[in-house]
Amino acid sequence: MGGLKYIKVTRCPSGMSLETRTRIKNKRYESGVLPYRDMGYWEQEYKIKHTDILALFRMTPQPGVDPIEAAAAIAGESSTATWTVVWTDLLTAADLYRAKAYRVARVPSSNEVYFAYIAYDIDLFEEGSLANLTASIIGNVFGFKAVRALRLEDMRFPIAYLKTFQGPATGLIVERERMDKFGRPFLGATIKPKLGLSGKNYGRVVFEGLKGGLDFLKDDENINSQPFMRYRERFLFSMEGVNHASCLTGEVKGHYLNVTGATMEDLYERSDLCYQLGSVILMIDLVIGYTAIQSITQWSRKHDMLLHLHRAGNSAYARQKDHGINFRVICKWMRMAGVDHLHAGTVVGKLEGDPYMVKGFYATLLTTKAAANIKNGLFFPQDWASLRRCVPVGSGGIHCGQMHKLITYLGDDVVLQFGGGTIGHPDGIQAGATANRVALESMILARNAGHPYLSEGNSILTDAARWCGSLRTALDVWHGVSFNYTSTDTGDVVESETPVR
Ligand SMILES: O=C(O)[C@H](O)COP(=O)(O)O
Ligand SMILES: [Mg+2]
Repeated sequence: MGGLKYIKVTRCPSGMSLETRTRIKNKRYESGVLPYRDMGYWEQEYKIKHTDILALFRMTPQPGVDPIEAAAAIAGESSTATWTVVWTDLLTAADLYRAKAYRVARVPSSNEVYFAYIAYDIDLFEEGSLANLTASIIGNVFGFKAVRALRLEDMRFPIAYLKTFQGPATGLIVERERMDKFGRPFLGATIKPKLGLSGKNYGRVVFEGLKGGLDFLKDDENINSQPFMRYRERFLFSMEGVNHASCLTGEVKGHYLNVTGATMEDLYERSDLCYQLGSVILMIDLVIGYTAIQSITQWSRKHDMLLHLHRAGNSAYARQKDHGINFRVICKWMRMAGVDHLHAGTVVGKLEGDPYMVKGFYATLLTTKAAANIKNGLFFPQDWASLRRCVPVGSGGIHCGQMHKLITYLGDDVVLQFGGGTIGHPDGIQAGATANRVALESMILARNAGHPYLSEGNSILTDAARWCGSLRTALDVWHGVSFNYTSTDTGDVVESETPVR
């Protein structure tokens, strides 16, 4: 990617003169319809306050709609405005509460898509509530007729606001201490088939995977309490597998028990059983919604349990470039909500994941202070205000033959999860788990000894396989498997600055 330049967004050169501003101020409270920009939702000279919440939208105005008016409309509809001037504005601190679009820039290589930067006063939002934040930021505004498509690309949260969220209760460092795993990625596997196993057979998969060398086994995102295996059976047999494998290996092990259910009462009942059975970790799916997630993060903190979040559902709105919510924003919200694990991409596996974008997601979950980095999609710097680090999870179509690439792209602070890549091993589940553990430890050993492990990855694995039949078989079966497709969600590359006008 060397030599390519990334967008440096500039302030729009047009804006309100003092004279226009005074005229608007006088006109502002006349009854009737005014363009949003004239209602005060566009303020080119706006001085960002360190307590402001900032949002960056990628917007496609309808043909003929002025991009600045569209940006002002987004600011208006996501804060205080409606389509006409209302006299009750006079009864509020409207100047303060109006969100301000302060910058609009054309997206590189497009004549119709723009970035709109908007600042929101902190008092527009209830403390510690994602439901309240999101009802504004991704609310009605996404259905606004004047805008053909809209995507929330990034947000910056001030320390004052972040301090009203709990963040991960356990976080990376304490998870390593509790699990007693250091200096390497955690290793896990998703049980397959996703649906249909009995409790007893399910528990056997948990046992074999953990006994073979994994740290975690995991429920899949769509297993809850179906007729073929109610949740109690799954939890009981899974925990039997965990305890048995821990005794035999002398290692701390876990299985993410998915407590997702139809109601909060179900979630609490299932979480209570996890706790009573002595599980170190439980799991929820993103589809349960922000309020339910925040409730379970509080429950997990109270019960000293790790909380794993599967991002099931995110690609329905996060993947397409022009409309929806960028996954980096979901990463921010979930770190604030306080989950300890979040699926964040593998680069090489079967699911969407441009390397630069995935790097940005991992940085969002793991840094204490992130600098802006357009290449990785981080439009704003973000100080995380001591919120603990959320462990990214790399899962979806990965196998041990990719170990050198996984470590290169994802680093050490990650859970690497191989579902098919454990349970599909021709010699069985234990053999699949052992192959992954040996591949991982050989690669870390080679890296720590100073070998260029990315370029020598295949030979490092082949050497290790001389002493490990399980790894040899796994490499023979999967070495040719790769998922090389063009990414949908990529960064914005430009040759030069592109101000609006
Ligand atoms: O939930 C997941 O991450 C996937 O189901 C993982 O399964 P795979 O490793 O077999 O792709
Ligand atoms: Mg899955």
